[in-house]
Amino acid sequence: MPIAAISVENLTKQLGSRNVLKGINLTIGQGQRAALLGPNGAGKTTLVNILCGLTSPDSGKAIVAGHDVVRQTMVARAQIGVVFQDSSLDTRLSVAENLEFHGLVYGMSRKARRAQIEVMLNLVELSDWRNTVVRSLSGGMKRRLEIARALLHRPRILFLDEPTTGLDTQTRDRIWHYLDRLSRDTGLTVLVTTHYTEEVEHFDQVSIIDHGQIIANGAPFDLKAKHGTTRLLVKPRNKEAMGRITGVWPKAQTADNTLSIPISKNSEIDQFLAAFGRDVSSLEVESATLASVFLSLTGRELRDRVERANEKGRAS
Ligand SMILES: Nc1ncnc2c1ncn2[C@@H]1O[C@H](COP(=O)(O)OP(=O)(O)OP(=O)(O)O)[C@@H](O)[C@H]1O
Repeated sequence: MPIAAISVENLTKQLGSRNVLKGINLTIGQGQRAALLGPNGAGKTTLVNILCGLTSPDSGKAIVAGHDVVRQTMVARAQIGVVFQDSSLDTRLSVAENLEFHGLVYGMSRKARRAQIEVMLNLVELSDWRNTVVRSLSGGMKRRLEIARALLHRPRILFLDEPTTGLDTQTRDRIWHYLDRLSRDTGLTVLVTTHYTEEVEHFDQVSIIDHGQIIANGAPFDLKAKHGTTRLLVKPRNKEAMGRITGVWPKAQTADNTLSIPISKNSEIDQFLAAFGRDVSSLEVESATLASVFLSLTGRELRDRVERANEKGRAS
């Protein structure tokens, strides 16, 4: 593992009567793209708020870019950029004015501000919108501007809390494209919180967080090899065929007339076809995903399919 950009030891935090973080240990190397993956309420935002110096932990230690976030909060803050879950842009100001203001707050010289605003507007493809008032931008453009603003003062670490919630697929892809390029070209460390498993499949490190605890941590490939489940997705020809298959494979789950059958080795596909080939109108093999890792670790879906469908609807 490269030198640590973020190092967290035994971090705990109680909010109200709830133990929101229950002893978090986490190390993220410099230049890594890392994700905190977990359902709503798992404690992701609370952990990011502590790492950004916005909330203090009850116990434990967090070092960000070599600085203790409790004892050296301001020095640590200068090294990080944050994109919060809820937009914090000034919607009455223009795109460029929002960036200018951020540069002033971070004590950047006029020359540095001017140069960096150009670089960032270019990166997020908002150069032609520099004089537009923020309230008239689309949701995706606002999010891109927030990323530009978070990066303006050249932080070494970028935190993004649910950066793509509510955005359409094309905008989400675009955002990941910028971040991948930055991380590759500048060695920026990126820590994202999300519950979209498919967005972090290509990350260097994924930490799965549930009920305030990290329950698994590693490269997506390793997590899937260790905890993931490969499934056969089978459409039976008719009700009788469905009954015959579920009689033999009681673990099969049914949704939309499709049976989802967990398998542990490839030879089970041949066994299945030998026994039920004639009962099946289509068959697909679904490789292990990070969603299946979460399911096998917790017995729960990471997020509700209905919720996802609603978000897609809102975004379009
Ligand atoms: N000020 C507070 N007082 C009491 N409980 C709180 C407070 N802030 C958050 N919580 C609770 O702490 C838990 C963790 O919240 P947190 O926002 O860190 O989760 P999360 O994983 O980021 O989820 P989400 O994506 O919904 O924000 C939640 O159950 C939340 O209701």
